[in-house]
Amino acid sequence: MRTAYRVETVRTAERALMARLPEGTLMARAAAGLAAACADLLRGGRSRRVVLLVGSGDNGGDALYAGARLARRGAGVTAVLLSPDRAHPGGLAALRAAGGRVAAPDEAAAALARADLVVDGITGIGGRGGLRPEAAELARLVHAAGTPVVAVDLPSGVDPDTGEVRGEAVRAALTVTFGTHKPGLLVDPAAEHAGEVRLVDIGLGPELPATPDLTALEPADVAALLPRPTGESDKYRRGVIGIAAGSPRYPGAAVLAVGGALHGGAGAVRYAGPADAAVIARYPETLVSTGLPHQAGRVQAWVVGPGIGDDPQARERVADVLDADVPVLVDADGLRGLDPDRIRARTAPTVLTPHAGEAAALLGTARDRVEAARLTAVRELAERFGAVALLKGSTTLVADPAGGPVRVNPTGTPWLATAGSGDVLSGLIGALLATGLTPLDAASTGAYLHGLAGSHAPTPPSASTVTEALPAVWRALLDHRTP
Ligand SMILES: NC(=O)C1=CN([C@@H]2O[C@H](COP(=O)(O)OP(=O)(O)OC[C@H]3O[C@@H](n4cnc5c(N)ncnc54)[C@H](OP(=O)(O)O)[C@@H]3O)[C@@H](O)[C@H]2O)[C@@H](O)CC1
Ligand SMILES: Nc1ncnc2c1ncn2[C@@H]1O[C@H](COP(=O)(O)OP(=O)(O)O)[C@@H](O)[C@H]1O
Ligand SMILES: [K+]
Repeated sequence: MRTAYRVETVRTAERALMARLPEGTLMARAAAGLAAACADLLRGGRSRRVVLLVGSGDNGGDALYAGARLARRGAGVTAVLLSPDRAHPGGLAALRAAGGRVAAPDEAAAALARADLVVDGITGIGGRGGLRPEAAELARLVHAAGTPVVAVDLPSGVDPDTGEVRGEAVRAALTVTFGTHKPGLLVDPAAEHAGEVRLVDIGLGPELPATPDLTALEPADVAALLPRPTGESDKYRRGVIGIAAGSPRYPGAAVLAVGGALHGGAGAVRYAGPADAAVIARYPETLVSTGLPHQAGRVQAWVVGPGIGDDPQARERVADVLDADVPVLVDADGLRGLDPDRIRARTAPTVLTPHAGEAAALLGTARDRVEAARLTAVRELAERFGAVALLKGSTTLVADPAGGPVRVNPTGTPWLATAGSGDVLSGLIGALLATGLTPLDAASTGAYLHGLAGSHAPTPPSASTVTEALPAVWRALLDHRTP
């Protein structure tokens, strides 16, 4: 499991570690890792020009010490100091001793025009709010120059804890982060500014608490969670998932949700609703019925919502499913006007899977506010509804109403933004729920599989080809191969 910790926790852990080590040890470890990553990009670091953007904190100190190492390996290094009288004194002395140059911000444009690599040491975990005007101007210049950027610890201008970006922020090709990931490195919009993220071990691990703020499943975690039939299994013991999706107007949503459910490891899929003919035509293995969901027979979990529309019959189907004493996933049309008290009063767990627009409606806010502050939104949804909330989009997040770490999905591709792919996801997660996974595990495992299938389907993928890619993704994970 990949983990990320908030700034406050990182600072506490750093203090504890620093107290046991000679002064400067951590910065030396950080700078060594940073310099090695830069040297990789410079392919040896000889006769190459590097510009350091140096703020007045320790983030600038890391950049200066790394710059000194690169200068000693033959690179031409120029440090642009945002506050010349407050730059890290030890780092500055090291850079000068190694033959590095120093420049003021008004010389930055000329230096950047000749640079092969930029090292962004303006702010790290000490950065707060949007970049101040002078720093923002530097970030704009770097972006305009198009030179590859290595960010020190975090891209300057992003919020380390929430992933929010207010105004201008540095866009890095690579971020070299120290000790642990920070939530902002894994959550958009900040994650998009971070580029590839490389973690440098500075010995912080033993000082960090057992419970992180954010986690991301890795292939071995998912492989361990995937349900596997055993010799004792039969189709009912494996779990039966019920799908209440589709309408005369949107029969395809039913077909796609059933398709996702057939690839979620359950023993059988029941379908209840008016798209029975379309479902059976595409998936003859489905057990179909046309009445209300509770008349369809026993299931271990329900999915309700994709393509059901917004008429009284749709409301009746949602109410019927919410009365069931089994885990329920509510998606798409099922989320319209959902009453938090009704969800909180349920006797079994509920999973909500909104995209940003649906989440905004549920929270009574604007879509762009949800997209700007995804972590806050997903936590608020889980808390308000007493449900596991999965917020879809450029970063998919899953929050548990009991609190604890939010899970960020590490797989996926923007190609998944294609009509109906959310319907596949809801069926897939529903089936995983029916097999007995906890709602948090079912939602995060489903998102993981769905994201990988999106990347493996032929480009450009459609919701149907994402479904078809699921078996290969399962197989690879069960075989412990990197899919
Ligand atoms: N502690 C450790 O063990 C280790 C820490 N390490 C490194 O230290 C980093 C943390 O260093 P830090 O605490 O000095 O803060 P840092 O990120 O440099 O930022 C503070 C500076 O930024 C400025 N500033 C703030 N907001 C701003 C804005 N919006 N726009 C513009 N400027 C802004 C602020 O200005 P001031 O408010 O003081 O005027 C101040 O000068 C950490 O990320 C890692 O790289 C590693 O060496 C490993 C060991
Ligand atoms: N920019 C993006 N990057 C990665 N995945 C995305 C992006 N936009 C959407 N997705 C994913 O695509 C799927 C779309 O689901 P949804 O919005 O419900 O669409 P639909 O209702 O058409 O099925 C979700 O899994 C979502 O996480
Ligand atoms: K930085």
